[in-house]
Amino acid sequence: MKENKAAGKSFSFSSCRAVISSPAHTVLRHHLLLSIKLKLSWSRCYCQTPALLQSINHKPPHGHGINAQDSQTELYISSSSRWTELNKRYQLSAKHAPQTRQKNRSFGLKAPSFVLLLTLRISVSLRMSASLWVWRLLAVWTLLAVSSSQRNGLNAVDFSQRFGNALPSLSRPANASQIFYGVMFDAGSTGTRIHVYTFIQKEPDGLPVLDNEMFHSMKPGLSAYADIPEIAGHTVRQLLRVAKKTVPPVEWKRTPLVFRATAGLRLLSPAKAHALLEEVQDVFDESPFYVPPDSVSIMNGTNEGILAWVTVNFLTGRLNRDTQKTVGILDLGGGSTQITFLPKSKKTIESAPADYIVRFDMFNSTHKLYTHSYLGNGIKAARLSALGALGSDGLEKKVFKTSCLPKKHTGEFSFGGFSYHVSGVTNGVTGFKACYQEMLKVVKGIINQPHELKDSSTFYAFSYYFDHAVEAGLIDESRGGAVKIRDFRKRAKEVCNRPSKRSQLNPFLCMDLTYIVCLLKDGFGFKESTVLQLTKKVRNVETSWALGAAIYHFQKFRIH
Ligand SMILES: Nc1ccn([C@@H]2O[C@H](COP(=O)(O)OP(=O)(O)O)[C@@H](O)[C@H]2O)c(=O)n1
Repeated sequence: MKENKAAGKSFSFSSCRAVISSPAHTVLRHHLLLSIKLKLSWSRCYCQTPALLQSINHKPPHGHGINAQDSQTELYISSSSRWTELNKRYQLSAKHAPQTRQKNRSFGLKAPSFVLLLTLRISVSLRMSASLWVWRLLAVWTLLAVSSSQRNGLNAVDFSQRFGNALPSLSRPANASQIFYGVMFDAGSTGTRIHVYTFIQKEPDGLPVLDNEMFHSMKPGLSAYADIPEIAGHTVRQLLRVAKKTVPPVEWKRTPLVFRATAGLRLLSPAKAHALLEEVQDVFDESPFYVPPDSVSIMNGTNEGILAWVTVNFLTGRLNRDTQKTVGILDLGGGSTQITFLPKSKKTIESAPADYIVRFDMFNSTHKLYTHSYLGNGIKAARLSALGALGSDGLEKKVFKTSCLPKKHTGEFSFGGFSYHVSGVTNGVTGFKACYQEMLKVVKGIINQPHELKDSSTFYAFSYYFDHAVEAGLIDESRGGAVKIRDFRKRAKEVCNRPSKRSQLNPFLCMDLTYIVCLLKDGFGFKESTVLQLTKKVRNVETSWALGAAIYHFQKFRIH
């Protein structure tokens, strides 16, 4: 019983009362869920929510952003069924039980809440006395909650202790003895993603290895639900299904859930961002997983840059060797863009703004990294900036014109829950040169130029750098590849000056490619001959800050 309490699963009359008197929106949310459970159609539940319908109808890029209801999702998830076999070999001692945060909600809330709604529905339809039904319900609820709290009596594991100073490496050892999991949510401005990592600890003090990653994403980003935060909770709940299918049920109580939001939520008002985070926290608290303290938050840009650098250097096997041989990273999101590298020249450190140089402790040594996240310089935010649409109101009546779109083009695009009408300039100049001048306004005087980028250096670039290089036909989607900045410029020029089928498919390709060239050359100050290594996955793991964040969470290395 003591263990159950420590895991925040104790049930009391007062917590039951608190739930019953909870705000109307909570009841509404459970009502929606109940409707789904009762297999009412999506359109009946959510037809008033265009953003959600958009997410349902969205065609995912590169086969990743599959809607959780899509049958492909099931196939993707089912490839993880080997957990049962792995789990047989897994033994963790109970002494690793962590200090779990006390939840203000009882475990097993979801099932009783369905009972509540079902009961209320029946009581209304049978015209029975409401108070009689509430008392009956309390009894049923108490029984259900107590029984579910007894069923789930496992203790969670503190991973920060288990990892110690060990550096995980990526491999598939034959005789794995201990398997554990970590779940990381990446809530970006253009989508929400879940990464379920499987680690294996062969020896208690040895190196854990990253065995597997399950990845899934949903669009649009949570900021699109700023005015309907309940839907954000629903998105996270959908994605949690991947964790439930990947992690064996016996491991749920010791598998940590961590949620980090980036530019999308940074760009919202604190009150709206808070409401979204609260919804996510509620979903986490209802879940059967381990919810560590500070599991739901907005990550700062510095950490976003450093953790992506950790991911890439870890996956390419550079972290545990000579750190002077690390590679830099370039991440281009929808709302923000990050650059991180280990400076080789003193001049870079001396001439950089003070907060761009960050000390970072890992494996008993301190590294000085150059890192910065530019909020508002993500590719979608840059579109808005160039169009002069940032912060604009009366959007329904406005048409934003740009020389980056084909002359006769009229259309719209959505970002952060808003739709913008756009068109080409019918009587003005269009093409690469004119477009470049528009994009220059978004980077000039805003992006710092680190001294040493004028020399040759190795950078890995991913996210929208990768997506647009694929779209422009510069790299193969499955293999990625090395691309010179000069190649990006040449292709941008072709796309802008000679509209083709490709630009008909994506009228924004000229604008986006031009922005990429402008950001790299006139923003960061790279030479045209600089080669970027464009990568979506390294050794089948997503290149993003998420793995770095999982390692950070487990290792507790210091960023200061
Ligand atoms: N694991 C991930 C995460 C993001 N991405 C891509 O990164 C781009 C945008 O990232 P984002 O919406 O998180 O951007 P920010 O909100 O951080 O600016 C999209 O192209 C995503 O598909 C990815 O390829 N793999």
